[in-house]
Amino acid sequence: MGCLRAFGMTASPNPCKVLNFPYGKVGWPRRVNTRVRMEVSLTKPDDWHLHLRDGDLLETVVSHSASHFGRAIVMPNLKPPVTTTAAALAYRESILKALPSSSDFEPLMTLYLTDKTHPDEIKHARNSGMVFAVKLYPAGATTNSQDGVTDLIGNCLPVLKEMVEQNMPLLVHGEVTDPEVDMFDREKVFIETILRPLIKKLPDLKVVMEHITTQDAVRFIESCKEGSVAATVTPQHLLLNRNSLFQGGLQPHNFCLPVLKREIHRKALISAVTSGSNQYFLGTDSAPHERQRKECSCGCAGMYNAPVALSVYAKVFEEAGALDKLEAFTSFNGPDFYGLPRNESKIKLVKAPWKIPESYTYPSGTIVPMLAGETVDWYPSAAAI
Ligand SMILES: NC(=O)N[C@@H](CC(=O)O)C(=O)O
Ligand SMILES: [Zn+2]
Ligand SMILES: [Zn+2]
Repeated sequence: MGCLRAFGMTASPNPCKVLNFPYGKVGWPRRVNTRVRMEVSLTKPDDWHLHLRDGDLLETVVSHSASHFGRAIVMPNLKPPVTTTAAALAYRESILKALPSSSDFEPLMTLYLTDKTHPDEIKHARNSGMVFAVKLYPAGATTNSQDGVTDLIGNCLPVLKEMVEQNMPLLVHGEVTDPEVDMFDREKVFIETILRPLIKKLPDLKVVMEHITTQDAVRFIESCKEGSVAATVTPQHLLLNRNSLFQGGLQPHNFCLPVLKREIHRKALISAVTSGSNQYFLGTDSAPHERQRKECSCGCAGMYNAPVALSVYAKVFEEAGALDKLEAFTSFNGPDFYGLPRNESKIKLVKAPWKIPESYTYPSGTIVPMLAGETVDWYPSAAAI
C-alpha cells in the first residue's frame, strides 16, 4: 500500500510524520503550519498504453517515460506499422538504444493486427517472450490506422482464436469509423456492435479496452468478467471535458482520440478508477506529434502527456478523496491483469508546485506537452525512496 507523508518545513526533532491510510480518518498532524508538504510513496508505476514513435522523437520522449515508469506497453502504430514479431524485436532494440544508460525501463512490445495477420504470428510473438499483446485499430479510426482491421470477426477469427490459446490480450481502440456515426458516440456504438458480440463469441479472450472515455464504457467494463476484460484510463480523460477543446479558441493540443467527452462521462471515469475495482489501470496514451502537425489546418490527434501524467492522476485521485486507491491503479492492477510481477522499486510524488515546460525541442522539431506552461500541484520525483 502507498504511504502518505506530511511534514512541516520548520525545524523539528521529528519533521516527518507518517500517516496511515485512509488519511481522511487520521486527519492532519496537529502541528499543521501553512507550509506542510505531502508525499505519496508508490510502487513504481507502469504505463499500459504508450506511443514512443521512432527516430529522434523516440530519443526525446522515451526518457520522460523511463524516469517515472518501470515498464510500458508500446503501441505499434508506426509507419510502417509493427505487424510482425521480427519488427517488434527490432523496434524494441531501438527503444533500448535510445534509453539513458542507467535506465532499467522495460518496453513491452505489441503487434499491430491487420486483416492479413496469420495465426502463426501469434505463436512467434508468444515464443519471443518480448511481445505481450496485439493491438486492434479499426481501419481509419486514429493515427496511422490505415492498415488496421476492416472486419474483425470476418477477417481475424483464426488469429483471435490463437490469441485465446496463447493467452495473448487484445488491446482495442474502441471506436467505430462509420462517418454517419456522431464523433461523440463512436465508443458507445463500438461497444454494442463490435465489442459485446466479440466477447460473447470468444469469452476467454483477454481484452483491454484502451483509453475509455464514457459512462457507457464504464458500465460495459463492470458487466464483464474480472481478469478477462479491463480498461486503461488516460490523464486527459480524467482531468478534462470537451469544453477544454474550445476554451478561448480552438485548442489543438487537447485534441486526442477518442475525443474528450461531456462532464458526466469524466465523472463516471473518476468514480470508476477510484472505486477500488481492479479492472482499471494506468495507460497514458501519451502520443506526441510535432508541433506543426497539431497546429495546422488538419491537426493530428494525440496529446503528449508523459511528463505530467502522474501529476495529473495524483491530482484527480486527491480531489476525489481517494489517494489511497492510487497505487493499485498506477502499479498493481496492470501487472496483475497481464500476469506480470509488480515492480519492486518505489517512486515518490511530492505535493509541490511544478511548472510544466512550454515545449520540448528535439533535432527535427518541437512537442508541446499537456498543460504546457501551467503549474501542477504534484511533482513525480525520479529518485527511489
Ligand atoms: N490517441 C490519439 O489521439 N492518438 C494516438 C493513437 C491512438 O491511441 O488512438 C496516436 O498514435 O497519435
Ligand atoms: Zn487509440
Ligand atoms: Zn494510443
